[in-house]
Amino acid sequence: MSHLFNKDALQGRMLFAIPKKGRLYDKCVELLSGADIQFRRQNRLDVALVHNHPMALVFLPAADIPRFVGEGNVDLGITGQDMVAEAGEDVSRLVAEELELGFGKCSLQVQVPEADASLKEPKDLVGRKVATSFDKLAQEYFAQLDEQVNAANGGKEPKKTQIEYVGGSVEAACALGVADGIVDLVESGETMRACGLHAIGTLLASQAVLIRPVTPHARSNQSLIRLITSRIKGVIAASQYVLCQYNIHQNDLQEAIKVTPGRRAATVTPLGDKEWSAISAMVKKGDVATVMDRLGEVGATDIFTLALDNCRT
Ligand SMILES: Nc1ncnc2c1ncn2[C@@H]1O[C@H](COP(=O)(O)OP(=O)(O)OP(=O)(O)O)[C@@H](O)[C@H]1O
Ligand SMILES: O=P(O)(O)OC[C@H]1O[C@H](OP(=O)(O)OP(=O)(O)O)[C@H](O)[C@@H]1O
Ligand SMILES: [Mg+2]
Repeated sequence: MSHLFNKDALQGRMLFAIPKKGRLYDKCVELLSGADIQFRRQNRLDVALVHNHPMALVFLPAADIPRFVGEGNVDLGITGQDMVAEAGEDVSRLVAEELELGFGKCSLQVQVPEADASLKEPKDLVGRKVATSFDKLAQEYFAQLDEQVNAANGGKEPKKTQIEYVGGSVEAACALGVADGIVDLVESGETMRACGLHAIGTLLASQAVLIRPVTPHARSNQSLIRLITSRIKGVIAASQYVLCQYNIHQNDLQEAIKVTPGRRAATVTPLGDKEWSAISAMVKKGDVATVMDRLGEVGATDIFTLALDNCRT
């Protein structure tokens, strides 16, 4: 059997980079399954051949994926927008964001101990120590604050915030005396609160994204890249929308369609009773309850929604 790390095993295959572990991994595997990308990841192997397409999955640290995509080593990748930003301008200008995936949502925030009353806003950390895994973004952010604070001070005793890189468990840094504040990701806020920290500023909001090189590699199988991209878009749209159906009298049709305009347009089907039509339209999951309330108000009857398993838009 040829070894997967043998270059020949990957020859002619489209390469798709997936975070090898962590918060995004399970969601990515779910997405690949929804797009019918079939593979078996062998224990400890970071490459998996796809059985039903000339393609291979490469499992990489989320932080490395922007560079591999930007430099064209792989044709597609999934990572966080935070990772693309942290990779810096030299890399991010080579990376095109194809689609926001709607998971891995979090914000990169400045956090300080709640007990420290001297730290109320990010500027209060100027000249002090900040621990983070996002050292590039934190450097840029605090360099600007340093400048503002020093300018306001008339250039006397200029202060410089010290950014300390830590690889993980950043939230422990203040308690350990390593730093006065941290820059780290927050989703539910549970980690932050459990450590007696609170957020005093936000650097960016992030979610998982499908990315591709701005300039595709000459070897790339463009039609397969388009096919996979469109399948992933379908799975994501299906997870974000439901199909809403109802009956409506002709007199109320225009009002009802304003409530459910659909993605392109609502489907209007005549019923046996000529004064009535059946409508079906895609509705964002988060809007379903208010849309159904509004439809009731404009006279719709037999309103129901159907979950979408998969779709193409
Ligand atoms: N708590 C969270 N909620 C939502 N998304 C998150 C959260 N933490 C991280 N992410 C997203 O997932 C990406 C990868 O982070 P994650 O922590 O899973 O990877 P890692 O740090 O490489 O792995 P690990 O923490 O297991 O060492 C982040 O860049 C961010 O976009
Ligand atoms: O607001 P919350 O919902 O609590 O999520 C935020 C936490 O999630 C991430 O940590 P992760 O689990 O990846 O561990 P790590 O610190 O080892 O990266 C992040 O670094 C925070 O610590
Ligand atoms: Mg982590």
